[in-house]
Amino acid sequence: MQNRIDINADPLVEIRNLRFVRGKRPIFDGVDLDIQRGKVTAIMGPSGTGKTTLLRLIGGQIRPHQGSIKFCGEEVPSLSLRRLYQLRKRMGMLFQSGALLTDINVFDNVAFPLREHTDLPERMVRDLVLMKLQAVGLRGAIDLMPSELSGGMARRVALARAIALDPMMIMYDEPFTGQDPISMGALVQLIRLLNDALGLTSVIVSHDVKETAAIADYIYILSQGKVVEHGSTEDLMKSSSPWVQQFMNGLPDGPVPFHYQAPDYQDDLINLGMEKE
Ligand SMILES: Nc1ncnc2c1ncn2[C@@H]1O[C@H](COP(=O)(O)OP(=O)(O)OP(=O)(O)O)[C@@H](O)[C@H]1O
Repeated sequence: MQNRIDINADPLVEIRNLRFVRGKRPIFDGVDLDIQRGKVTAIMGPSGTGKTTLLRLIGGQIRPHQGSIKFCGEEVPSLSLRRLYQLRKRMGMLFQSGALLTDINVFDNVAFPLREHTDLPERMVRDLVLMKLQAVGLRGAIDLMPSELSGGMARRVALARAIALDPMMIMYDEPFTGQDPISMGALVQLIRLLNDALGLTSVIVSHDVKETAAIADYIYILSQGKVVEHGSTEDLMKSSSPWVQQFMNGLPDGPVPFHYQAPDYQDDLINLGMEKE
């Protein structure tokens, strides 16, 4: 398949010195990260590191406390609501919880963003819906209700809906969760195939290291507010870095701490004893 990547082009998403805090806890503390056009980029890291938060920052749903987040050269946190709305049409999102609307059929679910965001005549909406469902292999399921779909099929219909408006980029949050090995294999291939065939840029947040590494061109590993490693999938696979080793191989011991950030244990016990007295 023809590869449309222009490696000299600016990154589609450019993040610099990102700082984002929840309460007193810094979720991101000086993160630099690029999403290259045409590529599949994976964001990995231990649970609670802020991977979903990062996607929400890129999508402009939340704002950083410091730093720059550019999409297509535009500073996302500074955009007006109207411009942000337009920009979001160019970003497809497939969230794990991004359920289909249960009281309308597959056709109407995929047609939903087209009817919502465009003035296209119904005839053209129909052609586009058929095209998107064909791309995910579910044209035959057009009349089914969401309750009649398997989990894997529902995820693929959600994918057809996410590409309905021909976005430039699609962000997947845990796309493989809850899938049996066969649907997982199909989804993995589909994400890569759609990326290349539609000239998309894809960002995947996932804990499924093997599946994600199989289709990612580039991987970022986040931990404790920082990018701890990044590189091409090939290079990371060969890396002896303890972060990479621990994360890629799911090792319990390594630089990633088991405990959520907490006050000193001794101090906590002493304080607890004093409170009881
Ligand atoms: N709305 C919120 N209010 C307060 N804290 C939040 C909120 N959403 C997330 N957090 C906190 O921010 C941190 C990052 O959460 P996030 O969901 O981005 O992590 P994650 O890396 O995607 O986790 P996982 O891999 O488990 O899905 C977590 O410590 C979480 O407790």
